[in-house]
Amino acid sequence: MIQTNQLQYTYPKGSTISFPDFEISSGDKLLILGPSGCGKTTLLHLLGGLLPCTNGKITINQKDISTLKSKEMDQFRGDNIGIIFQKPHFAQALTVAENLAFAQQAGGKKTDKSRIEHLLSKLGIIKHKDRLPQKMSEGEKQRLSVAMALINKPALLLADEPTASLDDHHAFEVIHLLKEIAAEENSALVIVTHDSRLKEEFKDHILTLKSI
Ligand SMILES: Nc1ncnc2c1ncn2[C@@H]1O[C@H](COP(=O)(O)OP(=O)(O)OP(=O)(O)O)[C@@H](O)[C@H]1O
Repeated sequence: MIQTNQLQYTYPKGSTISFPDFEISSGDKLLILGPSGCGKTTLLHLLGGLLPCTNGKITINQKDISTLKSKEMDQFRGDNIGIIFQKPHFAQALTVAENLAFAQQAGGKKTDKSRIEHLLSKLGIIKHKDRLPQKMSEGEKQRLSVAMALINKPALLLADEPTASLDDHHAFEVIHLLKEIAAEENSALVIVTHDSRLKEEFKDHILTLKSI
């Protein structure tokens, strides 16, 4: 489903970071663990096609994404990739359901109310459907960002530090939900984090990055 090969990124100021190769199949999961500043967010942005890799190759669903032009990448991402960012982004003037409908349209899909309601129920935030995101707690906003990432049934789900600032109970709850929904939808799940509490949840599906 996704494979990386000799991936490198050079920042505008000139420092280069190299990443180990890895491969994940559909429905499989990988925890990318490493200390602050080791390049986790950079790697996630490369995998999501938000940054172009300087060297090497990322293949997603048999497509080498480094060959895609910016607009083609946007289209490819809309069709194949869901991203849960460290800080959620919502349209504040739209309700929760409208945000999700907007994400469906942005992904070139028609509004599918039953998909929206299914995800909101699954994530335990259906009561917020017709409310504005700013009325939600931080934990609920995080669940909404999970729904936003999953709305178009991505083959690849990327999550950047989804448990940062959550206590043990909520951290494991979010991880269980991500694993459950990814497995249910046969999405490959990649989480980047410094949160070593998650090791026990991923056991032999862990890639450790070293400090640079
Ligand atoms: N635009 C940039 N220009 C130069 N260096 C950068 C840039 N963005 C990030 N870096 C550096 O590259 C390294 C990796 O950054 P990155 O944000 O990917 O790390 P991270 O592992 O996600 O860190 P954290 O866990 O603290 O979010 C860091 O040393 C950072 O200072």
